[in-house]
Amino acid sequence: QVLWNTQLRDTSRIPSNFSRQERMATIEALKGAIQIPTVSFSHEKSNTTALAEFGEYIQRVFPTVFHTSFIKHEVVGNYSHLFTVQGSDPSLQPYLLLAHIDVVPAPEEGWEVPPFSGQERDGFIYGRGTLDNKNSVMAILQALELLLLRNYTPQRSFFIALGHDEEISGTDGAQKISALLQSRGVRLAFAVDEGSFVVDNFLPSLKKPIAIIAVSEKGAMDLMLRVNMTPGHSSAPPKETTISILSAAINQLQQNPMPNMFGRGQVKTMLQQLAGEFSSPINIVLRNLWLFQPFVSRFLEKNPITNAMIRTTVAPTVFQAGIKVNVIPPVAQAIINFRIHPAQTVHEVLELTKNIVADDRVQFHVLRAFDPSPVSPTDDQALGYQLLRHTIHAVFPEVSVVAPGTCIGNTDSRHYLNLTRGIYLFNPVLLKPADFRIHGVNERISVQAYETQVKFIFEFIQNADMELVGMPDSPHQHDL
Ligand SMILES: CCCCCCCC/C=C\CCCCCCCC(=O)N[C@@H](CCCCN)C(=O)O
Ligand SMILES: [Zn+2]
Ligand SMILES: [Zn+2]
Repeated sequence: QVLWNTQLRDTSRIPSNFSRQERMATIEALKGAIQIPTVSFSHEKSNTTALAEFGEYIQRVFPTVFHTSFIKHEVVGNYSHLFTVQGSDPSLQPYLLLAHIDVVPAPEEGWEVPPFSGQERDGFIYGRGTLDNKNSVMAILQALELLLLRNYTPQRSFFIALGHDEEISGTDGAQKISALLQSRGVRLAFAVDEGSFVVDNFLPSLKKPIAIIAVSEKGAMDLMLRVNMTPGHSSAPPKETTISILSAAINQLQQNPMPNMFGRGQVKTMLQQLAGEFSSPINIVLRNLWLFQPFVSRFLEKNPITNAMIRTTVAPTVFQAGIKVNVIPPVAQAIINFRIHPAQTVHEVLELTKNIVADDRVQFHVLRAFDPSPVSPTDDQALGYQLLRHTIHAVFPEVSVVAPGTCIGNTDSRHYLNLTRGIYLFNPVLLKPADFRIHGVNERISVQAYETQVKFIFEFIQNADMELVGMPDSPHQHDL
């Protein structure tokens, strides 16, 4: 176990007590950020006016961050932001905090309040981006602003990278920032990004909230399936059309899920570490996975989120066919979005898919694909993981277990694998099942959860300056 010297190296700790005025300003700042519709629609289309406005907004709301001599601010790829916070001790390896300013579209239908209004109702701030991921953008800058106003000077250098195109690829933002840091010879101790939460009541019989730090993220593949045919008159149709052939192929994929990989990834370790958090008899089952693995594995398939953690998922998301009501369609095509389990590769999933469809009339075109990310270390020497764990216990006293997990989505962090192998995905926000509204309608964050997120980052930045007994300051073990 790492021993934590609770003293900072030579400065004294700044308590995370904020005045009523500061707390109100913190909430207003988040609401203002939600009101700027920084939507990424597609590779071709994003709201660049809003992205530019967002850059001006953060300068206005966080003046101290932008006017501190040891902080350098740069705009990268036109709308992304890189902050370099120079620490006083160059022997300490720097780290990186990540977040993104763009959001997915939010058609107004189904929303209780307009999605870009940032309105507060019953203790929640509503709006697109309140969880994904303007909460992190604003909380990081807010925590830093509050620290600076209390004359904080860091000892360990760190970077803050705010991408502007995470929801479409991250290639203009995160990828360029990463290349810039690499060109400057930067090597990171670790990076922290969105991707997991503190969850309460997530599974039946879980007694208390648990914190899951994702230490790997799934791979992805967008695969186009296409069927071509000679068009003709719909009054004398052939037995099968492009639409029916393609539908049958998709149906095959839905009826034959990718293999259950429970036991080959983070989930088994996660459940073993969480066993004590479940009431009886689940705790006994989880402590004896050698016997109950098949039962647990089937149980996990029943919940869409845990199912996504144990297998490659297959989601048909786009279907296009037909040119006129009385013409046999010449082309039918669909895009299937795969999320690849850490124990599989793009190549394996593509081969499995072809075997499942087993129809030569269906063509396969890989539009975009990448393998799952490597698993980041969680041992006693893993600085990023241990700092997160320590800060979680301090800020969320109701959480008794912190466990490693897998992120079922993708994040900008995968563009930073050239700079570190310690990538940790964790949003310090406590979520109940009713709040899992990322990309959905009525996305929201409670005022209390957001204030806690700011407090968490305020504490985390200071913890990164803490003297760790039993841990080398440069974590050579995890260098590339
Ligand atoms: C006992 C089990 C406890 C499980 C606790 C799980 C808690 C976390 C559950 C879900 C979190 C999901 C977070 C996903 C973040 C994904 C961010 C995102 O939307 N990324 C996009 C990127 C798109 C890139 C270009 N296509 C995506 O993945 O689609
Ligand atoms: Zn996100
Ligand atoms: Zn998202």
